[in-house]
Amino acid sequence: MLNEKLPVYVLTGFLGSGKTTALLHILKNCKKRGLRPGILLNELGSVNVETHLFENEKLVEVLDGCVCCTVKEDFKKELGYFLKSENKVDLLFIEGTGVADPGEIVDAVASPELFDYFEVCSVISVVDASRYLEYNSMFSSSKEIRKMLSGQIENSTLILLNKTDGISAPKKEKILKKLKKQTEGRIEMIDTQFGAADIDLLLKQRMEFVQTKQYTSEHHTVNHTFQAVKITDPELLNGKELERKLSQVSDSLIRAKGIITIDNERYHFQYASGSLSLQPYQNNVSDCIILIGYKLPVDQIKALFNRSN
Ligand SMILES: Nc1nc2c(ncn2[C@@H]2O[C@H](COP(=O)(O)OP(=O)(O)OP(=O)(O)O)[C@@H](O)[C@H]2O)c(=O)[nH]1
Repeated sequence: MLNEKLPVYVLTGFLGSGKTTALLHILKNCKKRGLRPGILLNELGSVNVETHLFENEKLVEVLDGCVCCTVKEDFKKELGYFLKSENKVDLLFIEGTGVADPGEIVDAVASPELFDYFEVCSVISVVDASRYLEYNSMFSSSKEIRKMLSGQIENSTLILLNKTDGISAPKKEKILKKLKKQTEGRIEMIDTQFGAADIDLLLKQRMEFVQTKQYTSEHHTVNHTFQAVKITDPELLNGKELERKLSQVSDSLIRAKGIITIDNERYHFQYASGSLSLQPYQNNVSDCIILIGYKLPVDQIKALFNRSN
């Protein structure tokens, strides 16, 4: 199943940082390699004024809200477009709005309904070098905007320090130092002008969706620091047991969700910011547990959630 998943790349970054410019560069280079790209564009407004830039592309637009929050369900539905045989693409690029939290986009792609069909390979964060320091001081008093800006950087797997054409070398060094500190040196950074980075670096797989099934003897070698791990047909657990098990991997766990059955009743569970909530569930997705995190201990997770008999 893993090989059949559609590779997904998420482009994130603040308003005007150069996401569309970087995407156009990527599309041009994908085509040179004979790859068929798909594009999902998200816009806050009800009209996208940039659609013309993507003429003749397999394009889906999600308008009037952010896929990371208000139009998350529309987004999941629209992704279905790329699963139809007539719309087949080799890889998919999702450009979030300038205020989107990419962690939430990854989270939506890693939902129980979509996990088997899509795999986020990388979250590319485009940072506007010409405005980075100014934005940090301009928004220093707004906790909400600061959180959004840091989420766009810290929830990425590759940073493009873009618009470096307009800044001095010492300013660029200062920004790189700050970004390195902010990301604890764990995210690769490339400095770019008009998003023109090496295509191999842009398409490198930096995140992995791992699937683990009970009774499997297959061993996954996990090379990627960010992963989503899906446990199909997990051990039967009640809410308290689930919470206890999740807390055992809380150091590396950012998010968990899934479908579980307790006393013959089915529930959709959500685990975020360390707390668990359960909602009755009536659709037909099979029981599963999905964990998203940083350097997840996959073997420990398998031992915790797979059925032992
Ligand atoms: N000088 C300079 N301008 C750039 C660079 N990259 C992009 N731009 C320009 O910056 C403007 C905004 O670029 P976009 O690619 O539309 O930015 P975006 O992040 O998609 O914008 P939103 O979707 O509105 O958030 C455009 O006029 C680009 O031509 C760069 O490296 N240097």
